[in-house]
Amino acid sequence: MASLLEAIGIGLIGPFLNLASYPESVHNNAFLAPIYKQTGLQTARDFIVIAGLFISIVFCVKSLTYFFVKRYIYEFASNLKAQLCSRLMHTYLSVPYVFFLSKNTATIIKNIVMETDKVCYDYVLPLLEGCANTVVTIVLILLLAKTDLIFLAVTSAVILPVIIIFYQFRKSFRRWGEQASQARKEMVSIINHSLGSIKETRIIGCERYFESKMYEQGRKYAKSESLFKSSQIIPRVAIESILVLFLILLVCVNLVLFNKGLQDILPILSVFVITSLRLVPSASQSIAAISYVQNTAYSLDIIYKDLRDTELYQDGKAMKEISSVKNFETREDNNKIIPFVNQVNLKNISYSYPNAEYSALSNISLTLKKGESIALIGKSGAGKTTLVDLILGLLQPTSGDICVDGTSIYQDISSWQNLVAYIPQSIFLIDDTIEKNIAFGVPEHLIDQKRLKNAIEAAQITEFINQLPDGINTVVGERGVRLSGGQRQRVGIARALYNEREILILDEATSALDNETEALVTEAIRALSGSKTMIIIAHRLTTVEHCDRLYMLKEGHIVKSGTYKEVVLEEAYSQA
Ligand SMILES: Nc1ncnc2c1ncn2[C@@H]1O[C@H](COP(=O)(O)OP(=O)(O)OP(=O)(O)O)[C@@H](O)[C@H]1O
Repeated sequence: MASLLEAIGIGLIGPFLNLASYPESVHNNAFLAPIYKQTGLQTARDFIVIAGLFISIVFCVKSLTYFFVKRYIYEFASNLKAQLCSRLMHTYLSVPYVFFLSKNTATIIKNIVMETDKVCYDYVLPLLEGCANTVVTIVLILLLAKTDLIFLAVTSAVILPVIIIFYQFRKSFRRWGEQASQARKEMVSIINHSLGSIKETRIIGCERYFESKMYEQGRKYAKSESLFKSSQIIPRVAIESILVLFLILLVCVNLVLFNKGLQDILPILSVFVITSLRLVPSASQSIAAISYVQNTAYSLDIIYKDLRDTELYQDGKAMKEISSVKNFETREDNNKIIPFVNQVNLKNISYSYPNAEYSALSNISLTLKKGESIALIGKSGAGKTTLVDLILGLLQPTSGDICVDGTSIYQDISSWQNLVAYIPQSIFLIDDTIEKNIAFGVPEHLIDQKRLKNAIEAAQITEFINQLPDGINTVVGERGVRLSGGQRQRVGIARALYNEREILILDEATSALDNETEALVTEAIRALSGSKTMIIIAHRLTTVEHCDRLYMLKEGHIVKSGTYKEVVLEEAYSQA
């Protein structure tokens, strides 16, 4: 619509200038004469003034329409960006954990933040603008055809070869897009690695290494982007130059061969100049849109592939044995908790990582009674973390089942996950207050102060929080840098307790701590035994002394189970 108005507006200028040059044409022009009569105006001069006013109004309407249409297009692209970002975020948060075993977080960050930008602003936007410009180009060419067929021939002779030549570069446009995308991924990765472990970076002194890596990727990005961006100028420059040459040729030929002055060819010339002024940007932008579509095809493929892969997971195709992955609703959607009265049974659980040659776990069977604490021990690589990931429902067993009072957790994995809390080895604290870190993911107005207080007391951090000037409102810094390791661990325990889950799973929660801090954390955990059902992984056997049963893992098998005395002391005795 805007494009049409624009073309019509431009198309009216030529006839108007013609009319102004030859006012008498109002009487003998087949189109103008009846209109002139209808208006009842006395002189041709009045008619020209009214026609001028009319054209001005058409131009104003065109400009306003142009503005609103452009605004709509930008809004459309920006809203699409917001939708794509949140859809991808949902996708990555919903996809089974196994997806992340082969995915780099730098790729995920790049996809959500950067590739969506490319798709919306460098694919959708140029495509929409390209369509609008194609309409303008076609209408203007038709106008030219009406004015003079030679102009049409010249314009086509200029535009068509430019389109054909430009199209030949489509593979280069795509390659440059792919190279830029790879460089973006590497740049995010370098930031993650260097700043994510800033302590090691500083102490090892490898800042220059990361700087040079960043420079290298920056150069790669700059090269592919500058090649692509500069290629965009070619259509405009080519069309513009050839049209100007033609214009000069036209004036010269008329002057020298036909002895016609500028005055004689002014109406035709004005249409040609004005049309060309609009035609050059329209045609070149339409052609450039082709290259943008090619250049961003790689980004579009990436987003499409990730969304499609997730659909596959949702269809359960990637998970052949257990169909529970169909359940992709978020935890807020599902507050159901699987009833747990007596015991949890792991029945002949086996697990192999994708593409792994050996099973990480084979035929694991164990029982966890309500209120009991069990410990998983064993050397590094024995399979403790894998077993915990299976119990957490993050990984799906290759065979076997996990049942709560006889009901398989895979019937509704979310209602099982609503029963368990997880305290990882390294607690991930957000750069916010202690309160927000404990009530993790809970909107501020929904934080339950009583539960918060109980969690703080049970995790034995009341004293430490009271010593802080801002108390519970103290901001802990990124990943909790302003807290000690033991304080971070206990904030992690408080976080798990805030959610009032029946089963607590602790993954080597004390392995990184000194003896004194370990004692504090162990005491906090020990105080919970009896009131909570617990599964603890520990390297330091002293921390699991209080557990009801210990399971010793070796190469993915349970090789021994029993009390602390039976498993640890007797083993030590037999080895002595
Ligand atoms: N993502 C993975 N892909 C392939 N194999 C893996 C993967 N993660 C772990 N493994 C393998 O599975 C086995 C068990 O690993 P797991 O992490 O469960 O051991 P662990 O007992 O927790 O060790 P640690 O005490 O050192 O954490 C190991 O042989 C390990 O190499």
